[in-house]
Amino acid sequence: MKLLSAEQTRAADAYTIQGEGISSTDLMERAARAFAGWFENKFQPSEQVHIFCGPGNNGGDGLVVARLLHERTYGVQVYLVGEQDKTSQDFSINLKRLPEALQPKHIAKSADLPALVKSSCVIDALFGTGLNRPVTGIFAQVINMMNESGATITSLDMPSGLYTDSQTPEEGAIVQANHTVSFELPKLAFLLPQHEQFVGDWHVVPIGLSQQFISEVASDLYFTTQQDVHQLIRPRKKFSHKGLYGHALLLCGGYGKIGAAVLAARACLRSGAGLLTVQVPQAGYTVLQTAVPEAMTLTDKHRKHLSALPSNIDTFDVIGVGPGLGTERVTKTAVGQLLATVSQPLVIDADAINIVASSDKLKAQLPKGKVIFTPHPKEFERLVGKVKNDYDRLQHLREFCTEYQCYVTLKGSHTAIGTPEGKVYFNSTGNSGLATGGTGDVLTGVITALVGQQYSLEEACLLGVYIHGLAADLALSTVGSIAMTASDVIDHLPKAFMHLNQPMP
Ligand SMILES: NC(=O)C1=CN([C@@H]2O[C@H](COP(=O)(O)OP(=O)(O)OC[C@H]3O[C@@H](n4cnc5c(N)ncnc54)[C@H](O)[C@@H]3O)[C@@H](O)[C@H]2O)[C@@H](O)CC1
Ligand SMILES: Nc1ncnc2c1ncn2[C@@H]1O[C@H](COP(=O)(O)OP(=O)(O)O)[C@@H](O)[C@H]1O
Ligand SMILES: [K+]
Repeated sequence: MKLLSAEQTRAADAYTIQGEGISSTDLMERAARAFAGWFENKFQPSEQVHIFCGPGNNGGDGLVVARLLHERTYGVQVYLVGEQDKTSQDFSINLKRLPEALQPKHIAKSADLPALVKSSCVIDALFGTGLNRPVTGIFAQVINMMNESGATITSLDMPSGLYTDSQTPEEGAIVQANHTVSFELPKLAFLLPQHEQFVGDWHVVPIGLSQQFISEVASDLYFTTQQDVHQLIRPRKKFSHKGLYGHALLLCGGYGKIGAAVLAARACLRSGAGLLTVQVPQAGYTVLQTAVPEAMTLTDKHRKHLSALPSNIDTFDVIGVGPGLGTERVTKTAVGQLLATVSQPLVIDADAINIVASSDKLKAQLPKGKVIFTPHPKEFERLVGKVKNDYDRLQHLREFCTEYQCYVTLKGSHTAIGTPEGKVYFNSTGNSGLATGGTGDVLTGVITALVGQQYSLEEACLLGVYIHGLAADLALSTVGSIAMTASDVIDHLPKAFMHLNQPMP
């Protein structure tokens, strides 16, 4: 699905209102109803709910939510924050519709601030997508008071004070929500690690925004859903044979890190590779043959490190390189040779990324349209230089992918996949159980297998990252997030593929 900017969200709003011939208050009612539906499932009517409303339509939504929750027997206290002379039209209409029993309190100065306690239940409806400057003054005081109270805060559409799609200036106060309930589509800000403390758990509720508008609007930001990847996966044909599913080569493992090769190899085989050859240094031969009997093993002439490419390198359909490799001089030379000579697609991870990053000459040799890099944020910085914040990182991602005409899966909680056209796809699966050594090696194996099966490089990134996260999500119910290991992720790849191979409900 696409991600829209604040401006595009406003346009989607206007298009829907016009297309359906409804009023903007009708859409506000719909949005508030969707929010209240979520809220009712989460919080008991015995709660006293404190709703803080700003002057715009976000505050307007808050007023409608107040009315709806009052009808549903919640105790509600409404606070109108700031001067009341510049409120939006829909805010004013809904203020008039507020039942008499709900006498709002005004907060214009510090003396008006209420005393919230830890057990308070708060709805933050100060600002949404219309925020156009950092929050200061009385609004900031309200936000600081909410944050310091320790109350359970649910933000309506956006945590107030947080910019929807650009870096929030440092001087602005921002609500630290426990939950953020947003409309129709997730917002870019929700997907960035630097915003975790503000956004909390986020949820999206549908409000019937025009699907036509959303499908036609130009956006190069996407959020990968199960439906998106379900369309990509290709079931096997009855008369197919192993030759049709690619012969993958993995150049992985060094002394003390042969396990990385084992993990990548097992993941590659569990992701449908027709044939797999793994080249390891001599020290890894017995390990590989024992741990992964399905893989063919080539041994490097070096005892501890990769030092040369296999002589039959042309026979492979895809080459995955990097996990556990080390950055010895001999290995650097071999990676240089790989970039300069091979014509197959390459999946470049870990130390192979570090080697490429260390040399502008190697970067210049990257074959166009043939490379997938799978860096974690540190490795990415080695490639592009220090980044200032998560938006800057995204900008670098786009620029690197377009300059080198490559794909990058920038790993993290919502792994961001950059393409040579400058598109970015955020992944929706995975959990903190993946924050453990070796899970990146698994991802290299998965993506290498998919490229070998003739998925396009973009498809292999989208599908591979999604499946890898889904396997971890499925592993949660048996091993939980604390005990999860990279091997658990491999063990759940079969379930993940089966899950995706089923018809969508
Ligand atoms: N398309 C959608 O998704 C829908 C959005 N709706 C709601 O409408 C909201 C957007 O409403 P608006 O465009 O009125 O914007 P907001 O209500 O987010 O804020 C705009 C108001 O706040 C003022 N303001 C902005 N930054 C400020 C600051 N730092 N300090 C003090 N005042 C500031 C502006 O001058 C304006 O009066 C959404 O977040 C959502 O809650 C719904 O009502 C309907 C459907
Ligand atoms: N908190 C998290 N939530 C979801 N996924 C995570 C989280 N932390 C790490 N991951 C995923 O785990 C993998 C870690 O890869 P990497 O850092 O290369 O590990 P290693 O090099 O040890 O194999 C990536 O796919 C990343 O997206
Ligand atoms: K809000």
